[in-house]
Amino acid sequence: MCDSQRRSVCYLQAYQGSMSKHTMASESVIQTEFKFTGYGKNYVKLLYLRRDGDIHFVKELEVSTELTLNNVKDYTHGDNSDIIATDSQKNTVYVMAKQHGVKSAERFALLLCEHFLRKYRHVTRAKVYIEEAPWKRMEIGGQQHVHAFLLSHEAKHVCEVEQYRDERPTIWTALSGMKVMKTTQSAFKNFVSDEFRTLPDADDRLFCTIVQCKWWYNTSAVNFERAWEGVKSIILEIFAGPADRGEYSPSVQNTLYLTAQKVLEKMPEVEKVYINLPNVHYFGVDYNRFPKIDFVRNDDNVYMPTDKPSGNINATIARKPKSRL
Ligand SMILES: O=c1[nH]c(=O)c2[nH]c(=O)[nH]c2[nH]1
Repeated sequence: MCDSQRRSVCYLQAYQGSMSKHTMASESVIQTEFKFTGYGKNYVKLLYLRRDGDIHFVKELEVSTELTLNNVKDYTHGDNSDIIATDSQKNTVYVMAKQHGVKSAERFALLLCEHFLRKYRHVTRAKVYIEEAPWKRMEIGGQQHVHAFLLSHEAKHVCEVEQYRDERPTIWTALSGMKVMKTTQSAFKNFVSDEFRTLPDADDRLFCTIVQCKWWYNTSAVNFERAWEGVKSIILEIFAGPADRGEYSPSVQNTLYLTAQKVLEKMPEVEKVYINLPNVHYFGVDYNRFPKIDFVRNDDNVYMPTDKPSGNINATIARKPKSRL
Protein backbone atom coordinates (compact mmCIF):
# COMPACT_ATOMS: atom_id res chain seq x y z
CA MET A 1 0.00 0.00 0.00
CA CYS A 2 1.40 3.41 -0.92
CA ASP A 3 1.71 6.27 1.56
CA SER A 4 -1.25 8.17 0.22
CA GLN A 5 -3.52 5.11 0.40
CA ARG A 6 -2.37 4.46 3.95
CA ARG A 7 -3.28 8.01 4.95
CA SER A 8 -6.72 7.59 3.49
CA VAL A 9 -7.33 4.31 5.28
CA CYS A 10 -6.46 6.04 8.55
CA TYR A 11 -9.06 8.72 7.93
CA LEU A 12 -11.67 6.16 7.04
CA GLN A 13 -10.90 3.80 9.91
CA ALA A 14 -11.03 6.69 12.37
CA TYR A 15 -14.53 7.41 11.20
CA GLN A 16 -15.65 3.78 11.20
CA GLY A 17 -14.26 3.36 14.72
CA SER A 18 -16.23 6.32 15.96
CA MET A 19 -19.54 5.00 14.66
CA SER A 20 -21.75 3.47 17.33
CA LYS A 21 -22.38 -0.25 16.94
CA HIS A 22 -26.01 -0.09 15.97
CA THR A 23 -25.24 2.18 13.05
CA MET A 24 -22.85 -0.30 11.45
CA ALA A 25 -25.03 -1.44 8.57
CA SER A 26 -22.80 -4.27 7.46
CA GLU A 27 -22.29 -5.79 10.95
CA SER A 28 -24.75 -8.64 10.62
CA VAL A 29 -23.58 -9.62 7.13
CA ILE A 30 -19.84 -9.40 6.83
CA GLN A 31 -17.08 -7.32 8.40
CA THR A 32 -15.65 -4.87 5.90
CA GLU A 33 -12.92 -2.32 5.86
CA PHE A 34 -12.68 0.63 3.47
CA LYS A 35 -9.29 0.83 1.80
CA PHE A 36 -10.08 3.85 -0.27
CA THR A 37 -12.94 5.95 -1.57
CA GLY A 38 -13.05 8.71 -4.12
CA TYR A 39 -15.70 10.28 -6.27
CA GLY A 40 -15.83 13.14 -8.72
CA LYS A 41 -16.62 14.26 -12.26
CA ASN A 42 -14.64 13.05 -15.25
CA TYR A 43 -13.75 15.01 -18.38
CA VAL A 44 -15.37 18.37 -17.68
CA LYS A 45 -14.78 20.18 -20.99
CA LEU A 46 -13.87 23.83 -20.86
CA LEU A 47 -12.52 26.47 -23.25
CA TYR A 48 -11.01 29.50 -21.54
CA LEU A 49 -10.44 32.62 -23.65
CA ARG A 50 -8.49 35.62 -22.43
CA ARG A 51 -8.33 38.81 -24.47
CA ASP A 52 -5.36 41.13 -24.12
CA GLY A 53 -6.47 43.85 -26.51
CA ASP A 54 -6.44 42.29 -29.97
CA ILE A 55 -4.28 39.38 -28.81
CA HIS A 56 -6.30 36.39 -27.67
CA PHE A 57 -5.16 33.40 -25.59
CA VAL A 58 -6.99 30.07 -25.35
CA LYS A 59 -6.81 27.04 -23.10
CA GLU A 60 -9.05 24.07 -23.82
CA LEU A 61 -9.11 21.53 -21.03
CA GLU A 62 -10.78 18.31 -19.93
CA VAL A 63 -10.80 18.38 -16.15
CA SER A 64 -11.44 15.37 -13.91
CA THR A 65 -11.98 15.92 -10.19
CA GLU A 66 -11.98 13.42 -7.33
CA LEU A 67 -12.60 13.94 -3.64
CA THR A 68 -12.18 11.73 -0.58
CA LEU A 69 -14.20 12.49 2.54
CA ASN A 70 -13.42 11.84 6.20
CA ASN A 71 -16.32 9.41 6.41
CA VAL A 72 -18.03 6.72 4.41
CA LYS A 73 -21.65 7.13 5.55
CA ASP A 74 -22.72 7.72 1.96
CA TYR A 75 -21.44 4.25 1.03
CA THR A 76 -22.51 2.42 4.18
CA HIS A 77 -25.74 4.14 5.19
CA GLY A 78 -27.06 5.92 2.14
CA ASP A 79 -26.53 9.18 4.03
CA ASN A 80 -25.71 11.78 1.37
CA SER A 81 -25.44 14.75 3.70
CA ASP A 82 -21.66 15.12 3.24
CA ILE A 83 -21.57 14.53 -0.51
CA ILE A 84 -20.38 17.40 -2.66
CA ALA A 85 -22.29 16.28 -5.75
CA THR A 86 -20.20 15.45 -8.79
CA ASP A 87 -22.46 17.95 -10.54
CA SER A 88 -21.36 20.65 -8.05
CA GLN A 89 -17.73 19.65 -8.63
CA LYS A 90 -18.31 20.19 -12.35
CA ASN A 91 -19.86 23.61 -11.65
CA THR A 92 -16.87 24.49 -9.46
CA VAL A 93 -14.58 23.96 -12.44
CA TYR A 94 -16.52 26.54 -14.49
CA VAL A 95 -16.82 29.03 -11.61
CA MET A 96 -13.10 28.87 -10.73
CA ALA A 97 -12.10 29.29 -14.39
CA LYS A 98 -14.19 32.46 -14.65
CA GLN A 99 -13.06 33.84 -11.27
CA HIS A 100 -9.35 33.08 -11.45
CA GLY A 101 -8.58 32.36 -15.10
CA VAL A 102 -6.55 29.44 -16.41
CA LYS A 103 -2.85 30.29 -16.49
CA SER A 104 -1.74 26.71 -16.98
CA ALA A 105 -3.35 23.31 -16.51
CA GLU A 106 -1.17 22.65 -13.46
CA ARG A 107 -1.92 26.03 -11.84
CA PHE A 108 -5.63 25.45 -12.39
CA ALA A 109 -5.45 21.95 -10.89
CA LEU A 110 -3.62 23.35 -7.83
CA LEU A 111 -6.28 26.03 -7.47
CA LEU A 112 -9.11 23.50 -7.59
CA CYS A 113 -7.49 21.18 -5.03
CA GLU A 114 -6.88 24.09 -2.68
CA HIS A 115 -10.45 25.28 -3.11
CA PHE A 116 -12.02 21.89 -2.33
CA LEU A 117 -9.87 21.44 0.79
CA ARG A 118 -10.44 24.97 2.07
CA LYS A 119 -14.19 25.12 1.45
CA TYR A 120 -15.16 21.68 2.75
CA ARG A 121 -13.59 20.73 6.08
CA HIS A 122 -14.66 17.10 5.70
CA VAL A 123 -12.70 16.65 2.44
CA THR A 124 -9.43 14.91 3.28
CA ARG A 125 -8.04 14.60 -0.23
CA ALA A 126 -8.58 16.26 -3.58
CA LYS A 127 -7.24 15.13 -6.92
CA VAL A 128 -7.53 16.94 -10.24
CA TYR A 129 -6.40 15.43 -13.53
CA ILE A 130 -6.30 17.63 -16.63
CA GLU A 131 -5.79 16.94 -20.34
CA GLU A 132 -5.04 19.96 -22.47
CA ALA A 133 -6.00 20.31 -26.14
CA PRO A 134 -2.84 21.28 -28.06
CA TRP A 135 -3.99 24.56 -29.67
CA LYS A 136 -1.12 26.51 -31.25
CA ARG A 137 -1.21 30.05 -32.53
CA MET A 138 -1.40 30.11 -36.35
CA GLU A 139 1.46 31.53 -38.32
CA ILE A 140 0.36 33.44 -41.39
CA GLY A 141 2.99 34.89 -43.71
CA GLY A 142 5.64 34.15 -41.08
CA GLN A 143 3.72 36.14 -38.44
CA GLN A 144 1.95 34.88 -35.31
CA HIS A 145 -1.79 35.39 -35.66
CA VAL A 146 -3.54 37.39 -32.94
CA HIS A 147 -6.67 35.24 -32.66
CA ALA A 148 -6.46 32.20 -34.97
CA PHE A 149 -5.29 28.81 -33.72
CA LEU A 150 -4.44 25.40 -35.18
CA LEU A 151 -4.83 22.11 -33.31
CA SER A 152 -1.37 20.56 -33.35
CA HIS A 153 -1.04 16.81 -32.91
CA GLU A 154 2.64 16.97 -32.01
CA ALA A 155 2.28 15.99 -28.34
CA LYS A 156 -0.32 15.79 -25.62
CA HIS A 157 0.02 17.72 -22.33
CA VAL A 158 -1.62 16.18 -19.26
CA CYS A 159 -1.11 16.77 -15.56
CA GLU A 160 -2.40 15.75 -12.16
CA VAL A 161 -2.39 17.37 -8.75
CA GLU A 162 -3.26 15.39 -5.63
CA GLN A 163 -3.40 17.01 -2.23
CA TYR A 164 -4.12 15.66 1.24
CA ARG A 165 -5.33 17.99 3.96
CA ASP A 166 -2.42 19.73 5.70
CA GLU A 167 0.06 18.34 3.20
CA ARG A 168 1.83 19.71 0.18
CA PRO A 169 0.36 18.81 -3.19
CA THR A 170 2.02 16.22 -5.40
CA ILE A 171 2.18 17.40 -8.97
CA TRP A 172 3.07 15.50 -12.10
CA THR A 173 2.97 16.47 -15.74
CA ALA A 174 3.23 14.31 -18.82
CA LEU A 175 3.99 14.67 -22.47
CA SER A 176 2.77 11.83 -24.66
CA GLY A 177 2.03 10.75 -28.21
CA MET A 178 5.06 12.54 -29.69
CA LYS A 179 6.13 10.40 -32.65
CA VAL A 180 9.69 11.02 -33.86
CA MET A 181 11.97 9.30 -36.34
CA LYS A 182 15.60 9.52 -37.39
CA THR A 183 16.99 7.70 -40.39
CA THR A 184 20.56 7.14 -39.24
CA GLN A 185 22.86 7.57 -36.21
CA SER A 186 21.15 4.65 -34.48
CA ALA A 187 22.63 1.22 -33.89
CA PHE A 188 21.92 -1.90 -31.90
CA LYS A 189 24.59 -4.57 -31.57
CA ASN A 190 26.50 -6.83 -29.16
CA PHE A 191 23.36 -8.05 -27.39
CA VAL A 192 22.81 -11.64 -26.17
CA SER A 193 23.65 -14.12 -28.89
CA ASP A 194 22.02 -17.46 -28.13
CA GLU A 195 19.76 -19.97 -29.82
CA PHE A 196 16.81 -17.50 -29.66
CA ARG A 197 18.56 -14.73 -31.54
CA THR A 198 17.76 -14.04 -35.19
CA LEU A 199 18.25 -10.24 -35.22
CA PRO A 200 21.57 -9.27 -36.81
CA ASP A 201 23.76 -6.53 -35.40
CA ALA A 202 22.72 -3.17 -36.82
CA ASP A 203 25.36 -0.48 -37.28
CA ASP A 204 23.04 1.94 -38.91
CA ARG A 205 19.30 1.64 -38.55
CA LEU A 206 16.16 3.73 -38.55
CA PHE A 207 14.92 4.77 -35.10
CA CYS A 208 11.28 5.67 -34.58
CA THR A 209 9.44 6.05 -31.29
CA ILE A 210 6.33 7.55 -29.70
CA VAL A 211 7.62 9.40 -26.66
CA GLN A 212 5.79 9.24 -23.37
CA CYS A 213 7.42 11.21 -20.55
CA LYS A 214 6.02 11.90 -17.10
CA TRP A 215 7.76 13.95 -14.42
CA TRP A 216 7.13 14.82 -10.77
CA TYR A 217 7.81 18.26 -9.36
CA ASN A 218 9.35 18.94 -5.94
CA THR A 219 7.74 22.40 -5.74
CA SER A 220 4.73 24.30 -7.01
CA ALA A 221 6.81 27.41 -7.72
CA VAL A 222 7.15 26.51 -11.37
CA ASN A 223 6.39 28.14 -14.68
CA PHE A 224 4.54 25.02 -15.84
CA GLU A 225 4.10 26.05 -19.46
CA ARG A 226 7.80 26.78 -19.83
CA ALA A 227 8.71 23.54 -18.04
CA TRP A 228 6.60 21.45 -20.44
CA GLU A 229 8.21 23.16 -23.46
CA GLY A 230 11.61 22.69 -21.79
CA VAL A 231 11.16 18.93 -21.39
CA LYS A 232 9.90 18.68 -24.97
CA SER A 233 13.00 20.49 -26.29
CA ILE A 234 15.33 18.26 -24.26
CA ILE A 235 13.65 15.11 -25.60
CA LEU A 236 13.99 16.34 -29.19
CA GLU A 237 17.56 17.56 -28.78
CA ILE A 238 18.80 14.31 -27.23
CA PHE A 239 16.94 12.20 -29.78
CA ALA A 240 18.04 14.16 -32.84
CA GLY A 241 21.39 15.67 -31.86
CA PRO A 242 22.85 18.70 -33.69
CA ALA A 243 20.98 19.63 -36.87
CA ASP A 244 23.89 19.09 -39.25
CA ARG A 245 25.16 15.72 -38.02
CA GLY A 246 22.85 14.19 -35.40
CA GLU A 247 23.98 12.14 -32.40
CA TYR A 248 24.85 8.45 -32.30
CA SER A 249 22.55 6.20 -30.28
CA PRO A 250 23.82 2.71 -29.33
CA SER A 251 20.35 1.69 -28.10
CA VAL A 252 16.93 3.07 -27.19
CA GLN A 253 17.85 2.40 -23.55
CA ASN A 254 20.87 4.72 -23.70
CA THR A 255 18.97 7.52 -25.46
CA LEU A 256 16.25 7.23 -22.83
CA TYR A 257 18.75 7.51 -19.99
CA LEU A 258 20.53 10.50 -21.51
CA THR A 259 17.18 12.24 -21.88
CA ALA A 260 16.16 11.65 -18.26
CA GLN A 261 19.61 12.72 -17.06
CA LYS A 262 19.38 15.99 -19.03
CA VAL A 263 15.88 16.72 -17.69
CA LEU A 264 17.12 16.30 -14.09
CA GLU A 265 20.25 18.34 -14.83
CA LYS A 266 18.46 21.26 -16.50
CA MET A 267 15.36 21.36 -14.34
CA PRO A 268 15.97 21.49 -10.58
CA GLU A 269 12.21 21.61 -10.00
CA VAL A 270 11.88 18.04 -11.33
CA GLU A 271 12.45 15.23 -8.82
CA LYS A 272 11.73 12.11 -10.83
CA VAL A 273 11.10 11.29 -14.46
CA TYR A 274 9.49 8.31 -16.21
CA ILE A 275 10.15 7.80 -19.90
CA ASN A 276 8.67 5.22 -22.21
CA LEU A 277 10.18 4.90 -25.69
CA PRO A 278 8.54 2.13 -27.68
CA ASN A 279 10.81 0.93 -30.46
CA VAL A 280 8.55 1.27 -33.50
CA HIS A 281 9.94 -1.07 -36.11
CA TYR A 282 10.45 -0.41 -39.81
CA PHE A 283 11.58 -3.60 -41.51
CA GLY A 284 13.68 -3.39 -44.66
CA VAL A 285 12.22 -5.08 -47.74
CA ASP A 286 14.41 -7.96 -48.88
CA TYR A 287 14.80 -7.49 -52.63
CA ASN A 288 16.78 -10.74 -52.95
CA ARG A 289 13.36 -12.40 -52.88
CA PHE A 290 12.68 -11.01 -56.39
CA PRO A 291 15.43 -12.78 -58.40
CA LYS A 292 13.62 -12.30 -61.72
CA ILE A 293 13.52 -8.52 -61.45
CA ASP A 294 16.55 -6.55 -62.42
CA PHE A 295 16.60 -3.76 -59.87
CA VAL A 296 18.06 -0.39 -60.46
CA ARG A 297 21.07 -0.23 -58.18
CA ASN A 298 20.82 2.83 -55.97
CA ASP A 299 21.19 3.70 -52.29
CA ASP A 300 17.50 4.29 -51.66
CA ASN A 301 15.82 2.08 -49.10
CA VAL A 302 12.26 0.85 -48.81
CA TYR A 303 10.82 -0.23 -45.46
CA MET A 304 7.65 -1.85 -44.21
CA PRO A 305 6.25 0.30 -41.36
CA THR A 306 4.76 -1.82 -38.55
CA ASP A 307 2.68 -0.66 -35.62
CA LYS A 308 2.70 -3.96 -33.70
CA PRO A 309 4.61 -5.45 -32.05
CA SER A 310 6.90 -2.70 -30.85
CA GLY A 311 9.77 -2.84 -28.39
CA ASN A 312 8.75 -1.51 -24.98
CA ILE A 313 11.57 0.33 -23.27
CA ASN A 314 10.98 2.41 -20.16
CA ALA A 315 12.62 3.59 -16.98
CA THR A 316 11.88 5.79 -13.98
CA ILE A 317 14.88 7.82 -12.89
CA ALA A 318 15.07 10.04 -9.83
CA ARG A 319 17.45 12.53 -8.37
CA LYS A 320 19.75 10.72 -5.90
CA PRO A 321 19.31 12.10 -2.38
CA LYS A 322 22.40 14.11 -1.40
CA SER A 323 24.56 12.23 1.10
CA ARG A 324 24.78 13.92 4.51
CA LEU A 325 28.58 13.65 4.75
O1 LIG B 1 17.61 -0.25 -28.86
C1 LIG B 1 17.16 -1.40 -28.78
N1 LIG B 1 17.04 -1.99 -27.55
C2 LIG B 1 16.57 -3.27 -27.38
O2 LIG B 1 16.47 -3.78 -26.24
C3 LIG B 1 16.19 -3.96 -28.55
N2 LIG B 1 15.69 -5.22 -28.74
C4 LIG B 1 15.52 -5.34 -30.09
O3 LIG B 1 15.05 -6.36 -30.68
N3 LIG B 1 15.89 -4.20 -30.75
C5 LIG B 1 16.31 -3.32 -29.80
N4 LIG B 1 16.78 -2.06 -29.89
